[in-house]
Amino acid sequence: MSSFQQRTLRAGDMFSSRIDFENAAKASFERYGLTGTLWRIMLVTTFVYVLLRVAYNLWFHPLRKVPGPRLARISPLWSRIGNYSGTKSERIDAAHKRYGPVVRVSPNELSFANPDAVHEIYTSANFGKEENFYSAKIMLSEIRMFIMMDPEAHRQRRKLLSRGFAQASLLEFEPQLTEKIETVLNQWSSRTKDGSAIDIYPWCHWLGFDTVYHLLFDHDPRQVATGQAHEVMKYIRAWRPLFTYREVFPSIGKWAIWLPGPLGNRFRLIKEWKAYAVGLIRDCRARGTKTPYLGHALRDTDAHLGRPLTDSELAEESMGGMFAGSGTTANTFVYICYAVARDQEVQKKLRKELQEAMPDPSIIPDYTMVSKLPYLTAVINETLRRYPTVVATLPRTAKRDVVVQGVHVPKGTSVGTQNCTIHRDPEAFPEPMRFIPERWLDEDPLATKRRNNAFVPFSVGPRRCIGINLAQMELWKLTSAFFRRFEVTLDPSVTEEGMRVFDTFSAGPAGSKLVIQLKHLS
Ligand code: HEM
Repeated sequence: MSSFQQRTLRAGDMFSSRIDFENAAKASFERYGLTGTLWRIMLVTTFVYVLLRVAYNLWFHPLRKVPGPRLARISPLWSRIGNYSGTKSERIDAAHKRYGPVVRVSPNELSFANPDAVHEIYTSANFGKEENFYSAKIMLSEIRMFIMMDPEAHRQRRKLLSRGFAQASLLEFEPQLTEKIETVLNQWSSRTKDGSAIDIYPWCHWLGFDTVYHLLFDHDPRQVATGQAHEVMKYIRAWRPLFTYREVFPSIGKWAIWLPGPLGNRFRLIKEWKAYAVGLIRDCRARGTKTPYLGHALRDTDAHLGRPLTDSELAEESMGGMFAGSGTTANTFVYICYAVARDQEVQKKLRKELQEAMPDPSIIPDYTMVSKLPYLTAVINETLRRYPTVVATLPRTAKRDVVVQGVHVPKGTSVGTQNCTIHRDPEAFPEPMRFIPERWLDEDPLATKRRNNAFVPFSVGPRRCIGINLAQMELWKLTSAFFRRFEVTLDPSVTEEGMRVFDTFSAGPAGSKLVIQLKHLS
């Protein structure tokens, strides 16, 4: 098929009726000097092609016997519809309830609901990251660790960068984190002294960003100290929706920068962000910055490339770190606060444990101490389960023919699981939609085994989260200090819709705010 026919076919997808399509096609053919019989032939060819495709997907495709919504079986449109309303994972979860544990969510994509499938897929060398989905998460031009397809290239890059997030490095960084938590709690305290409510959402994002930025670059952006957003925050906001567009139009990054208006602006902001990040890396080189992250990443060799990373490569790795390391932890804390504030019984139990462990309400505790508190841990785990900030499918492609959960998966098929469904497995988590921290205190061996198997907020296998130690240290320290210092109630303005998990790749509350009232405890 000629490129002209292909263009016409793509245009055809956008028309709701055949008449519109015919008229438009006729007009464009006339513009190109093609009239009469020729345009009719091309139109019929296109129509027949679409029909054949649909027939193939429905009756001849190797996945034809796997159940799923009819539209999903013939077109990727079904799965894409949820992208724009932040409801993709909920739609897939509803499809599992209707069609069973294995659902065809796109002509060539399967979603699995059984927790065992998580381990079968994500720890196996038979699967690699799905190219279209992960390439769309490029920053500007470099293939950074998160989007690497080649396992060996990824292994070596991860080896180079992971020391920055090792537990030993984080224990060294802990005093700086303590100071930031102290600062943010003092800010909230002074701003609510007269009884006013406070929206903690931006503060949580500032704290998350200040922390990861300080850890990586040995520089404190001081957002929580000043109450002012750092310039990078606007870049992060601009980047978030772009990967949804890139998934549909992979080449958009090449030309959208020239578009006028908001879409073009977003791409221009990413270019600015890159320039900022390159400047930051150059500055760190000049200063001889020796954080556990840059100490190695600036000088050591990436064994796969056989050379150290360039400023451009390291800049894009750092942009990824700024994004992945701030919003995820921030939104998790926002949901901890929401879930605990709306259940006063949970809050009382948590407070009792904290008061016994920390007699002084103004203390910011050591991570080692609070990480052992059972009810605190139950509350945080229950939040990561019920409100996972990576909630959607992490798609993988089968590198060869394999069997997953008894289903034959041909080479080239996309497969995945999503925490929105796995974390609601009713055998592991009875009454899954309820927030019940006590479930984590049940020590029955079978219950414990099932829970552990179905609890994967940071994923598993070689591509699991690299920042888990940092996220845990932040969450345990902040949650314990916060609920020891304050009694928390939700402001009447908080609604379920505002707190709905809005699912882009990393999820957060749909309303992007959480307004609460605070009372000082003694
Ligand atoms: C509550 C907080 C967090 C959650 C729930 C979370 C979750 C995840 C998940 C599920 C993945 C796997 C993604 C995939 O396979 O596509 C991932 C990967 C990753 N996370 Fe996190 N994350 C959190 C915090 C952090 C922090 C603080 C950092 C620090 C920079 C970070 C950096 C990364 C990176 C770089 C990857 C890619 C790892 C690789 O491809 O080898 N995350 N995270």
